[in-house]
Amino acid sequence: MHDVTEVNADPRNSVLIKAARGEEVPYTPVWFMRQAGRSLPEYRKVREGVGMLESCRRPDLVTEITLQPVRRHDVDAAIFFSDIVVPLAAAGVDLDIVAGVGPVVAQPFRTRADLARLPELTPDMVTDITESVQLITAELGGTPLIGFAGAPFTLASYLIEGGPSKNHENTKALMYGDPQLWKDLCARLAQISGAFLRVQAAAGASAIQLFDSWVGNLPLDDYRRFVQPHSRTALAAVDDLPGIDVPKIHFGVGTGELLGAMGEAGADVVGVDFRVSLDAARERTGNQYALQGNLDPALLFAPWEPLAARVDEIVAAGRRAKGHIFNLGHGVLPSTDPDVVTRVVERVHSLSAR
Ligand SMILES: Cc1c2[nH]c(c1CCC(=O)O)Cc1[nH]c(c(CCC(=O)O)c1C)Cc1[nH]c(c(CCC(=O)O)c1C)Cc1[nH]c(c(C)c1CCC(=O)O)C2
Repeated sequence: MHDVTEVNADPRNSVLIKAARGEEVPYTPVWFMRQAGRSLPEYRKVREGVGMLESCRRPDLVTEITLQPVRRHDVDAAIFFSDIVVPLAAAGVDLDIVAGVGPVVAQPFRTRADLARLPELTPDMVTDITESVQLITAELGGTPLIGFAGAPFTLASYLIEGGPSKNHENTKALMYGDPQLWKDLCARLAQISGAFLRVQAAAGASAIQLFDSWVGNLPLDDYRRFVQPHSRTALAAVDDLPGIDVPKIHFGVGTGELLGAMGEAGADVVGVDFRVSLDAARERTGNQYALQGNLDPALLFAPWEPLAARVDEIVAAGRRAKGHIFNLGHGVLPSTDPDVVTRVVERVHSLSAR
């Protein structure tokens, strides 16, 4: 269907980048959040004995792991192998990524004094990221690399809670209880997040995605007041790179009520989770953005017939949108059969985009 080995092809003219811009494409491009990682035996093999954070800072490993799902599944984009907390660690925050748990912060952030532990991120703190992106894009040829960062709210949640959280109670207590400290913390996080995106775009990433995974826990008014300005700053960080124009994807989980506001934060593509249909998402955002999504990752465990029917429905709904990038509604679950993922890619590619 498409040739990933085409060395001279320009990723800026790839099907995925065109779809992100709402341009005509021959078929619907597809990639998967968490396409790299534990669902792949080749990933588990190269990660043996190497900690998660360490693996994100070794350009040889980052390159290999980023390319693995592209080779195996023939997806239309690579996503940079890293984690949303990598720039925080690079800026000096004492944290770890614990297997089966997620990011854990040694000393949670709760007071104004804690801001001193969060310096701005400068490119010299992440020269390895520049190197990794350059190595990956040299290998990818015409296939685009998506760079990413965590959005200020989701990063703040990990810093304030000290780790993963169901209810985000400490985060909300700080947000509502000390709005000025919340604002100052998020302004710093927007700088860090934006700088991380900017480094990746400058080094050759063809698109970027801002993950605000947990912001669906806020009502719309509070999103607009406490979050949107900071996410806008992070997304805008890639706007003024000379000669570089990367489409911007903005995604969160359970964000059905926030989709319009997340688009307004400066996105070209709004990521939709599996709780809202693409038709509803298109209506809620006034068909102003390309959409990305939204197969339920759990459906990859269902028999092929209902799975294929749902894939077809999503591609059909995508045809009614300004543009569509097929993806899951959240990341690939670690116990997913990778052959099913490959089969979904083949199915999406077999259907025409219009
Ligand atoms: C919230 C969030 C995090 N990290 C990320 C998000 C936003 C996306 C989302 O909503 O899922 C983003 C992320 N993390 C990782 C990627 C890599 C690229 C890809 O999507 O293929 C991306 C895009 C690698 C990873 N990040 C992590 C792993 C698993 C670690 C391992 O393989 O040992 C991977 C491959 C660890 C991590 N890091 C985080 C979590 C929740 C976990 C999972 C904990 C676990 O279940 O073990 C924080």
